[in-house]
Amino acid sequence: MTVLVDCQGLTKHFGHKAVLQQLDLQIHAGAPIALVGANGAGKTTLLSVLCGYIQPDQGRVQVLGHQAGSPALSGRLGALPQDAQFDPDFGLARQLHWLARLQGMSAAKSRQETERVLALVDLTAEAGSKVVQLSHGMRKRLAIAQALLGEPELVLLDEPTAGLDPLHAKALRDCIQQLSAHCTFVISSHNLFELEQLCGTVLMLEQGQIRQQVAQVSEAGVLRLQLCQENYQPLLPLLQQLPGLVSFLIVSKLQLELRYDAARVADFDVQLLQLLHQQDIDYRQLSRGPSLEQQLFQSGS
Ligand SMILES: Nc1ncnc2c1ncn2[C@@H]1O[C@H](COP(=O)(O)OP(=O)(O)OP(=O)(O)O)[C@@H](O)[C@H]1O
Repeated sequence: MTVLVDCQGLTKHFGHKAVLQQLDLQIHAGAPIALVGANGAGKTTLLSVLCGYIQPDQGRVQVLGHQAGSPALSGRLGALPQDAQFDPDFGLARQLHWLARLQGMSAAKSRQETERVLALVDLTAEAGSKVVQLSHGMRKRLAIAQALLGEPELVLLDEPTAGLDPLHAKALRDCIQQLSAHCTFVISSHNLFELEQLCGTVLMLEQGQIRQQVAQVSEAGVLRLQLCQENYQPLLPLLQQLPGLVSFLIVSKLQLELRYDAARVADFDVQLLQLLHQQDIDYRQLSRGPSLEQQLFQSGS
């Protein structure tokens, strides 16, 4: 597997405060990777070191085989910084075009890339607008477009959907999912629900180190069912008759957790949905596995 990031003994202080302490980390190419941690845990600091925006005090930081911050990473590493800034008085397309040119693209290729990334974040209609005319969420989308210029192999996104409306947040998640076929995303976010939908691996930053890696976000064989009303009692004996059911647990008033033999019954979820339909029982959500929140905070970490 291709190693995209390799940190060994990475240490960064701000004043007397050690934010990253002898941190070791390897990131491989593949499905999006989540970076989580409490406020002030050092997520932005870690991403900033990987981008070369700030220098570590100690340690080795290799990104795509180069030292972090190396000019060789231009166009190969994309980043959405937490507080990305643009010149407020210049047009969107003009700024993206200029950034693409800085990456070494020809004028024609820069135009093409500008159009592509603006379309990805649904800002084509605003291509000629000045940044000052954009809302906060639109500026965020522009910053994401900038991170995707040149089809980088690795993209670091710091709180990508914070401030986006639900529709554009979903569109961005879909976009990340599609682009993940050719590009590895590292996403720092406090939105565990979102990370759960997107990411294959979760890195938890705590006390300056990567404390926990949850290798698999979704676990086959476990479904969580969120119901709308408490009138589901007649469902319980019928659940026991579903082929492949191993056990079920009433987690809370409106939430059930079902364990099933995934090797034997691949379409257990479909059967469950059919049963709910037959019994006329409304549900709010059906999702796989223990939640990321449970894995991170209730598994004896
Ligand atoms: N330029 C700086 N000067 C001094 N201290 C800083 C600087 N940047 C970050 N810090 C401190 O480093 C620590 C880690 O900050 P960082 O922004 O990396 O955390 P974070 O995990 O991204 O937090 P959040 O989830 O709140 O965005 C915090 O205590 C912060 O106050």
